[in-house]
Formats: sequence, C-alpha cells, structure tokens
Amino acid sequence: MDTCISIVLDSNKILMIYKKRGLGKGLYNFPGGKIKSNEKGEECAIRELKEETGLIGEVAEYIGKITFIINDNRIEEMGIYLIKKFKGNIIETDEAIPMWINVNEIPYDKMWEDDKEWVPLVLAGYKIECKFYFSNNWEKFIGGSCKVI
Ligand SMILES: Nc1nc2c([nH]c(=O)n2[C@H]2C[C@H](O)[C@@H](COP(=O)(O)OP(=O)(O)OP(=O)(O)O)O2)c(=O)[nH]1
Repeated sequence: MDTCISIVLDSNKILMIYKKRGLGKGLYNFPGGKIKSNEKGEECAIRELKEETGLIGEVAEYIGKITFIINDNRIEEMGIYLIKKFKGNIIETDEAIPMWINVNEIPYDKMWEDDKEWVPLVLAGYKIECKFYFSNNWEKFIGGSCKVI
C-alpha cells in the first residue's frame, strides 16, 4: 500500500478537507497521505488525520483499497480506513481546511472524479476493491470499477 485515506464518520456527518497544497490542491478530499516506511496503513490514517485536521483517531479499520493506474505504467495503491472513534476538535492547518459535511451533501463535482464511484459504496457499509485509470499524470480520469469484497 502506498497511500492511506481516512473516512471519519460522526452519525450523518463525514470529515472532509479542502486541500490547500500538494496533490489534489483545490479539491475536496478526505484526510490522507503517503504511508511511511515502517508504518501500517492504520497508523498512516491516524497520523494523517491528526496532521491535516487536528482530530485524534482512536481506531482505524481497513475497509478496502483502490488501485490507481497512472499513465498506464505507474501503480499506486490507496488503503481506505474507517474511523468512528476520535477525540479533539478540527483545526485548519497549512495543508488543509477541515470541515464536517452532511453525507448527503458531499461535493463530488469538486473532488477527484473517481470518488463518486466508490465513496457511496463505503457509506453504504461495503468493503471494496477498486481499480481506476488516470492519464496525464493524474489530470485525466479514464474510468474503472469497484467490486464489493
Ligand atoms: N479521494 C481520492 N484520494 C486520492 C486520489 N488519488 C490520490 O492520490 N488520493 C489521495 C491519496 C492520499 O491520501 C492523498 C495524496 O497525498 P499525498 O500525501 O501524496 O499528497 P501531498 O502532495 O499532499 O504529499 P505530502 O506533502 O502530504 O506528503 O490523496 C483519488 O483519486 N481520490
């Protein structure tokens, strides 16, 4: 696994970030980032959550993965982790503006294009494995699919 993403739920709200810099700048996403060497995906999910939003996650559960194929030759695997227990309050950082969004109001038109394919499955409680294709170094979304595991 190369990157992690944290799906943080608090009843009907989901934690999102507006990314101020780095990959996905200007898009809304969920907290996440690169998994460090010697780090487990679950640990990455909790560390990135703290770094990008200030929240302290208590338990992160693996709920699936996405394989991105970029430019037909680079593969990046992103583990998806569900966090329902956490402490603290959200705070803006240099990297991101965190916000709680109603699950019915997720701004899919301002997010990575693949997200509308897989986020609803996760919100419905499924564990998933997806494969998505991008070209132009992440600029163009080609397509892909998910299976429930
Ligand atoms: N929702 C969603 N997230 C994605 C997609 N592609 C993709 O890399 N991500 C996630 C994985 C990571 O959590 C995050 C990129 O994190 P990153 O850490 O590499 O980006 P960065 O440039 O901010 O790097 P860093 O300075 O934090 O290390 O975006 C996508 O298509 N959809």
